[in-house]
Amino acid sequence: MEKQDMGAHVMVPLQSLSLELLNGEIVGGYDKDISALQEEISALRLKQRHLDRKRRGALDKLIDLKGSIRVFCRVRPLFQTNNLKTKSPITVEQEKIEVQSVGVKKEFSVDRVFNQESTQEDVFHEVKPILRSALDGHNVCILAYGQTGTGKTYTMEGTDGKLGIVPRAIQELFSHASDDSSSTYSFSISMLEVYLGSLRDLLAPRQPLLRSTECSTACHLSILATKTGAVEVEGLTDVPILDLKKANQWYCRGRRARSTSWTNVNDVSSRSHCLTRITIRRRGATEEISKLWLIDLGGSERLLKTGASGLTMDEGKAINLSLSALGDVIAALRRKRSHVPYRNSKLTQILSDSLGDGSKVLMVVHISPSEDDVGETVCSLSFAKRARSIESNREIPEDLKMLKQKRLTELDKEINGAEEELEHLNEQIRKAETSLEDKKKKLASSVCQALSDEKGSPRSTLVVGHIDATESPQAAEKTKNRLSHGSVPHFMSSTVCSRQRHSAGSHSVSKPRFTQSVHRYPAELSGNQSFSYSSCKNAAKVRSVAFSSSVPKMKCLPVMSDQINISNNSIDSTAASAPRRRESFGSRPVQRAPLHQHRRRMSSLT
Ligand SMILES: Nc1ncnc2c1ncn2[C@@H]1O[C@H](COP(=O)(O)OP(=O)(O)OP(=O)(O)O)[C@@H](O)[C@H]1O
Repeated sequence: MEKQDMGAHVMVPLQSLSLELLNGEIVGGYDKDISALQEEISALRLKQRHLDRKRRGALDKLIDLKGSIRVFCRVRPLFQTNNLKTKSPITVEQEKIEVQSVGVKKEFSVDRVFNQESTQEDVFHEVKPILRSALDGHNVCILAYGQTGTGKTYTMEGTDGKLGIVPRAIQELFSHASDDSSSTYSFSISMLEVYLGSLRDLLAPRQPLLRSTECSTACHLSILATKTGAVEVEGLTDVPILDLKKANQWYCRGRRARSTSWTNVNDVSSRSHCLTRITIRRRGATEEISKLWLIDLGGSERLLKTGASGLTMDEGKAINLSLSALGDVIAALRRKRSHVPYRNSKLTQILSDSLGDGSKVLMVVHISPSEDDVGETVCSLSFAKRARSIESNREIPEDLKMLKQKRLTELDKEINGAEEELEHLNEQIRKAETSLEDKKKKLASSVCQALSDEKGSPRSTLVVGHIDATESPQAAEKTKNRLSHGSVPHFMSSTVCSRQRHSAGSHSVSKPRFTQSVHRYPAELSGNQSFSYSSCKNAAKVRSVAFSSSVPKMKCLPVMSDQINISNNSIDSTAASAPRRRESFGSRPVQRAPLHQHRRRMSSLT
């Protein structure tokens, strides 16, 4: 290990600091309070982790029971341009749609139907649980499928004041990240479109010299699969998003870059599949990375009906081909087939690690209520049926269905209970952390105050305990035991001389600990928890004690916010990165080890 050169500074955890004046008064004796609070916070955090595991387990079971591929159906309101005289061929129930087509009644089951009156909030309410899965580390795909002009973009993007799933999901991710004190999250965004069978990076830096019909290199991205089965799009722009505002700005930029054109059916018809990927990195007890895909698929359409020709016709064909490949993949997954035909389209290749095992898929199939679109409606609902054909409720006997419903309710309760408890715990942790911070500040300022009051009065002793927040619980426990038994390593024990002086002074603290003398210079409070004595010239007589003699040379190291940097003539809790003059504390041989090594050695003693 590289030898560390030691200057004249020592770092001491702020919470372990108290000052013994020679009149016996102990200033800043918050040590016990502080360690009690730290213990309380660790216990709460342990409970928080346990509850979070319980909640995640219940959510996984719930989603598996409901089906890891879920299909919703949303019916678009009728337009003025639709034939309003004829009766709509569609009737809907909570989980069922009936379509009257050429005199035949067809029935389709889905997991949830949103009728013409359903709002964006209603839809998002049902989407929310799957977002929790993404935050818990699962890859998640939310896809909007349907005929051109039935509201896919409306559902995913929304309009001003009627935000769709994507902006709401982004908002939800940030809101959850700020509420969850058990983990830290970071997010990044990528957007691409699958256009005419190739991939376009929608967030790539703009290339002003290119005309809109020309493609930059960002148009020819290739898909890579790693050994672990993860899929990456080579060269795809991935932008870290630090806050909601930035996230929305990037999302709007990607939306604007999307290819749209006019068709007979929709003035601004999307001519591609638009994929938004949010990468979620969650750091808690372990680190988890997951992908949330939010996909606005191109419109499924009969090419003649859309009046397509030339390029628009090619776009339509490409969209239909990849939708059919997507249908095949979902059907194979549903049937648990050993071969899943991911390679049949770019769309399914990109999604191959987010549609299969361990992933959650939600497809919102959009339909029109108009008689004119009944043929398309039947096609879209047949696609939905194929996607959920195996696990649909209709194939489950009535008694099993009831059992399933009962279990779902139980799991729902379990999740809600765990979430309520977690909220309560988070609040308790926040309070405990605030009071810990207060105590640390009080300790710092009372020590500082006492030192400044003591100017010119008899010498005082700065007492430093070794309960360090950065130590492992086991090490902290060992340290605590050692402190309570008054045992310190040999190299830190007091000298005969210092013991004599100590007993000659007033009462010592009840459990004598690691003791450091401080030059009593006039104090200057230089910030919240920062006080510096460096500028004081009139040093009082230095009281020699064990610490000073056993740590003769210390180097100034960067200081954490809850540490005080003690030098032979300074105490400073601010980050001190500038090298300071090296000074010797005493006559003992130089011990070249930084304080954290001393601490480790101390804490390893039983
Ligand atoms: N539920 C709804 N409530 C109100 N307006 C809607 C709804 N669904 C769709 N619309 C409106 O219908 C029009 C077409 O919708 P949208 O562009 O979202 O369709 P699309 O399925 O994305 O079409 P394409 O596949 O051609 O891109 C838009 O003006 C949209 O605002």
